[in-house]
Amino acid sequence: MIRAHSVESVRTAEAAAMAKLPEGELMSRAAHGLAEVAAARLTDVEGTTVVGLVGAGNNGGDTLYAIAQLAESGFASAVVLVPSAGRSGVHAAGLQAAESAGAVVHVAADDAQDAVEATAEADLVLDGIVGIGGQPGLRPEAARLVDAIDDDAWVIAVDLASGLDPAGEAGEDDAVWADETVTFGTPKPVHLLPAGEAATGRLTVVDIGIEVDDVPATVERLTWDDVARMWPVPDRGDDKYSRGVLGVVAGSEAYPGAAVLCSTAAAEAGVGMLRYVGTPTPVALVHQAVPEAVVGQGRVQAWVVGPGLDTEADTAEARAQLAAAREALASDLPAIVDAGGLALVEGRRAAPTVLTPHAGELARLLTRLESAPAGTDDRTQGGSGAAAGTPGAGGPLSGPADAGTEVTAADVKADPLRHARRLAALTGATVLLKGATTLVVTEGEPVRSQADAPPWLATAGAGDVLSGVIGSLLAAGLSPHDAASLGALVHGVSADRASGGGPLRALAVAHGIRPTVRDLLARGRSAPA
Ligand SMILES: NC(=O)C1=CN([C@@H]2O[C@H](COP(=O)(O)OP(=O)(O)OC[C@H]3O[C@@H](n4cnc5c(N)ncnc54)[C@H](O)[C@@H]3O)[C@@H](O)[C@H]2O)[C@@H](O)CC1
Ligand SMILES: Nc1ncnc2c1ncn2[C@@H]1O[C@H](COP(=O)(O)OP(=O)(O)O)[C@@H](O)[C@H]1O
Ligand SMILES: [K+]
Repeated sequence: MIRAHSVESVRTAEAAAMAKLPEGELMSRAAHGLAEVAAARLTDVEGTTVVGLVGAGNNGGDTLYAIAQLAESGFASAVVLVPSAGRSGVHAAGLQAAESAGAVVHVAADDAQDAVEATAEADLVLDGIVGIGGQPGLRPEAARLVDAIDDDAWVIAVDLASGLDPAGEAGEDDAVWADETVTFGTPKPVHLLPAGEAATGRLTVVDIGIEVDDVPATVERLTWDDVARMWPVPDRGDDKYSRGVLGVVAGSEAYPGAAVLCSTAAAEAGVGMLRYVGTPTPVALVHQAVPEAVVGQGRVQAWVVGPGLDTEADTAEARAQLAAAREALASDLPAIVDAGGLALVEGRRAAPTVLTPHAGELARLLTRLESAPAGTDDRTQGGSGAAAGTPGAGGPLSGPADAGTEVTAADVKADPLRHARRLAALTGATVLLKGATTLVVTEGEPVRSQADAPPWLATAGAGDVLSGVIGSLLAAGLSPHDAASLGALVHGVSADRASGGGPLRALAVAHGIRPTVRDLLARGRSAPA
């Protein structure tokens, strides 16, 4: 698992480490690690010239010492001092080290054109304008230099791409676009969140000896090695019931394929048993595609509610299916609610719940729930009255200051984390917000952020597959947070393997789940303890 820590936690851990070390030792370690990566990349890109863009803080200090090391190694090295105060505005000892090692110094405040030209000439640029002390955005003098970076230059962000919000909360267009980020001690939230991930590029963490293992993370990312640790593996004492029975209320006459995709994925994920509830066309298709499935209601350990569900259909069979969906939501069993099922969500469920909207669905759900008149929330699902709610918990759909205004998909895409948090607070559920980076938000837990899939996964039916995988994990007893994030990881890896760089169809992702899990489990068995 990759764990990212808040700026505050990093500063605390750095202070603790510094108290035990000679002065300047942490910066020296950071600069040394940075210079090693930079030297390797210069060799990779067959470059000779490196420029460090140096800001006023310690991020600039790291960069100056790294440039000193690169100059000593024989690379044509220069620094561009960004602050308006010029030489006196940067880390003094670092500047001295860089100059003594032979680096050429350009002062933007003295000769802006010269600074731009020096920046434009570099094969490799170290962005040391700001690090974790930075405000989002670039000041004009910095932006001018960043604009001058050659398109072919390899850009290494020092600690984080300058201009980004270190916390990864605020989106920022005005930032350095790095090929690679070399960070120190531990990743920062911005490296793993949608607001900063693309501008971060490849992430390398340099160990500088700060201790964060016992410090709670702000953002986490599951990796391949977590699968063997987390995936429910049956043992000799298990039977199909003890492994978990999943009920699937999905598909409709309008969207029968969703039932096939969801059920196929659940079977591929190795669910103990699958009960399918639907209307005649998807029932026939599920029978054919997933002979393992049992049709009709019965005892289950968890529910998938909603992929391909048509809440407007008005036939007797559709009404019966809808009643089953409402009953599942009103039950005290874990449920993952997707697509059509989201329209049935009225508020909090007491039972473990995963909601899996894409941006448009999240926007609609937030708008509807936040505009519900206060006091009308009976905390039941779909009005069956059967009741598994927690009346009054947190106040009915009360919540954020911006409650009651219409939320659009564009709002969600511009600030996905905040909106996912809003829905999690409102419903008490785990919210899995889909996208190139999938966010899994549960109140009181570090955000999980998964980015395992290629853009080819943006294809119809991919979400139905995801819901089947997550459902099988819920049925096996995983928490909503683990089921959603582990499901997203395996779904993304399966997509990546099935794509192999080319087009993808959702059914191929579903059929890839079984070999993907098998290989990731095998990897865990062969990994050193
Ligand atoms: N604290 C430590 O012991 C260590 C810190 N390290 C480095 O130190 C960095 C943090 O250093 P600082 O706290 O000095 O902060 P930064 O170097 O991130 O930047 C703070 C300075 O930049 C200016 N600034 C803020 N936002 C700006 C913007 N948008 N445009 C232009 N200038 C802006 C501020 O006025 C301030 O002078 C880390 O990111 C890391 O690179 C490493 O050397 C490891 C050890
Ligand atoms: N640009 C992207 N890169 C990688 N994965 C993506 C991208 N866009 C969407 N996805 C993933 O594709 C899936 C789409 O699901 P969804 O929108 O529910 O589709 P459907 O409803 O058609 O099944 C989700 O798992 C989502 O995270
Ligand atoms: K930086």
